Amino acid sequence: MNVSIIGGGGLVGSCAAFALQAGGIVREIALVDVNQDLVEGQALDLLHGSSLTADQKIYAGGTELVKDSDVIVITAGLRRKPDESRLDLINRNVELFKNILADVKRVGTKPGAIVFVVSNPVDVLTYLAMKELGLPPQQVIGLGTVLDTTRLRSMLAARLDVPPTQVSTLILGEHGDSMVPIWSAAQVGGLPLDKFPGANPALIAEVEKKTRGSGAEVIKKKGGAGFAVGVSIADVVHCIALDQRRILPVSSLQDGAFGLRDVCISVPTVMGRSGVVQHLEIELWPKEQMALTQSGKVLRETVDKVLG
Ligand SMILES: NC(=O)C1=CN([C@@H]2O[C@H](COP(=O)(O)OP(=O)(O)OC[C@H]3O[C@@H](n4cnc5c(N)ncnc54)[C@H](O)[C@@H]3O)[C@@H](O)[C@H]2O)C=CC1
Ligand SMILES: CC(=O)C(=O)O
Repeated sequence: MNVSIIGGGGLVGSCAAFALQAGGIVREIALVDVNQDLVEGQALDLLHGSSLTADQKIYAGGTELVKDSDVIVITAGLRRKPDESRLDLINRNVELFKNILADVKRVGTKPGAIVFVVSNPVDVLTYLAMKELGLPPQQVIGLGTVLDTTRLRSMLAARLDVPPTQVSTLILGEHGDSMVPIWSAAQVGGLPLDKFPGANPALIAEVEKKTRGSGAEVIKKKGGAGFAVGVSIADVVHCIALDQRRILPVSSLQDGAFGLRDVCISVPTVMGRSGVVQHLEIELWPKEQMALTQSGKVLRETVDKVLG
């Protein structure tokens, strides 16, 4: 499995590369960035530790590297400011992103390669990538609400004082202001969250609020998210590499699940070596379904406004 990261010199790209190196599953990690010195420095820094990790090849170079990749991760782009929504970024990131897609198209991709968008606003840019690259929709995904979901699980675990891997909660919808926590399906160690000792509506509301604001909080305090998004990206890449068929809330083109159509948004998605294997639909609480419908509408309207 050969993975390239466009934007690999930046915070998100380099943290993803480090998580992939530590994971030891992928064989080659190629970093691509317009900032040559920075990306060469990141690749060197990773390479220097490689005798202590796994037998991987790690290197930097230009966009031509993506033609040999099984997964092309795109993290290139501008960061939002703390007071800016992810959708506000669209005006600043669309042109830059279109140029990257044109470069990828010019170089060409391997048959079956997966394009994995992380740059924000991720759902809109995933849709743009799917349209511009002309790849089958199952091969184009976005990180979607994978990061929001791990933030929610991790912070809930800390508040309940339980191991984070025992918390099973999910966020669907937009990676943005209209994200939808699915409390109807929340469990801790297989037990319903609402019956779990210590869990109560006030605590749940507090963790939800913190999760919604956590991207902005991290940007304010350290400039941008790195570690959590890095491990989130690696988790999705590993699921693809090992054809694990795990259910992940990645963003992808919808064709009817939860009533969502012609929009890239997060729903429970079975992911494997070929990309999206299946979207799974479950019955939600009516208020969750309404919020998910609204989230799809927000994204559809943005796509119409920006892409025409
Ligand atoms: N989907 C998600 O959950 C998350 C998405 N993000 C998004 O990821 C993106 C990157 O964030 P950071 O890494 O913090 O920013 P950064 O500024 O640290 O890195 C961006 C990198 O992209 C490079 N770049 C710019 N134009 C390029 C081009 N045409 N080709 C190749 N490389 C290019 C820059 O040189 C820079 O190294 C932002 O859009 C941010 O909003 C960040 C965190 C979470
Ligand atoms: C930047 C961003 O999207 C986040 O940290 O959630």
